[in-house]
Amino acid sequence: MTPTRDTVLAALARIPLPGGGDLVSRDLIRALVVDGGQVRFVIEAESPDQARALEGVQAQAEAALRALPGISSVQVVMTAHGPAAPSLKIGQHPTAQPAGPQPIAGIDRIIAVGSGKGGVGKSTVSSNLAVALARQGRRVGLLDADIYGPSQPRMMGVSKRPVSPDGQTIIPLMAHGVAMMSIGLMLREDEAVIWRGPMIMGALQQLLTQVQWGKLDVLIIDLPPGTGDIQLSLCQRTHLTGAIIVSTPQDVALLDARKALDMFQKLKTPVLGLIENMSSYICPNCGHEAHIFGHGGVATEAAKQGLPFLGELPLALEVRVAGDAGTPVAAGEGPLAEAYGRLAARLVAGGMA
Ligand SMILES: Nc1ncnc2c1ncn2[C@@H]1O[C@H](COP(=O)(O)OP(=O)(O)OP(=O)(O)O)[C@@H](O)[C@H]1O
Repeated sequence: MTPTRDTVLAALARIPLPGGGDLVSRDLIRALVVDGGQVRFVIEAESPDQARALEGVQAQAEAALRALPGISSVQVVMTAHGPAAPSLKIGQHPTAQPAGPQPIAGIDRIIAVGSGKGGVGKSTVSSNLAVALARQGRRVGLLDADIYGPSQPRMMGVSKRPVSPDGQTIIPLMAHGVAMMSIGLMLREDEAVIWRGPMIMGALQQLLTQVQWGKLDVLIIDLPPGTGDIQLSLCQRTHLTGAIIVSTPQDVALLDARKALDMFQKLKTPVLGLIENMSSYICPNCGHEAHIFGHGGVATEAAKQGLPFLGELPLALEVRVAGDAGTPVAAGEGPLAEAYGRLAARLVAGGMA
């Protein structure tokens, strides 16, 4: 029998704490991941003293979980608030790495989602695609690499600073079945804007290699718009399965999308295909379909470039509202969730995710 989050939490709730309550009722469990038979989580004590007092509880928790049917490994890490808590500073110059794009241990595929210009819905597509893939049973990670305008914490509904159990690695947050990490969660608001190339490359390297992603079928990377340091550094140093380019149908967006295409081609990163976002608009009142930014431009461009056209996603108020509320529309039901479901199924069928 495969354990679930609920069976794990129920087992943890049976262990009494010194001073009353249990790990669950006193809200000390963080970053719980139940992945097949593997369980890992962090006990976040309120102080170093409490952490010491809870050492026995940590051992009991491990033993209780190992005794559950279907559990093959249990990893529990204790952290404490206060001066003794380790923290990981993001933002450093890159460390030496073998030449050429490197794979990341445990991650089978890495897909970068890019766009030529901002505001075409690249972050929206990344979060919804990640959620749709997770709903199809894939083990999915989402890395928000948009250093200057990280939007995944809002779109995925997470804002907590991720825990570093040892000062060396970070545990990603879980949202809607997706392991997610954003540079925005690790930085003060004013921090990144003054960084130059090497610091940005170092931060990206840390997010790729110091986050405990675990085993993933696919990691989706939400890139910043355009063709800058992050794109360059990612394509040169990380072995990517490929890139997906999001564009709206109008000519000006396509013009920029062509620049992104050109960059990926020059960097020898395979382009897996193009997606048309904000393709058509169905009036919620009368059902009339309008093409506010035109329609079909991206499919035509894909054909011209000899690249796959992966699909079109409508312009819909619910998409924006859901993104602002922290629950991507792909997590729900209805035609919009189905459109993302089809896109995810297509990537899975093609071996891309
Ligand atoms: N299909 C859609 N229907 C309605 N609103 C959408 C759609 N796609 C994106 N949006 C909205 O458009 C705005 C911009 O989207 P998003 O942040 O995903 O774009 P982006 O390309 O990642 O931009 P940037 O790179 O500048 O962050 C957001 O408010 C988002 O909710």
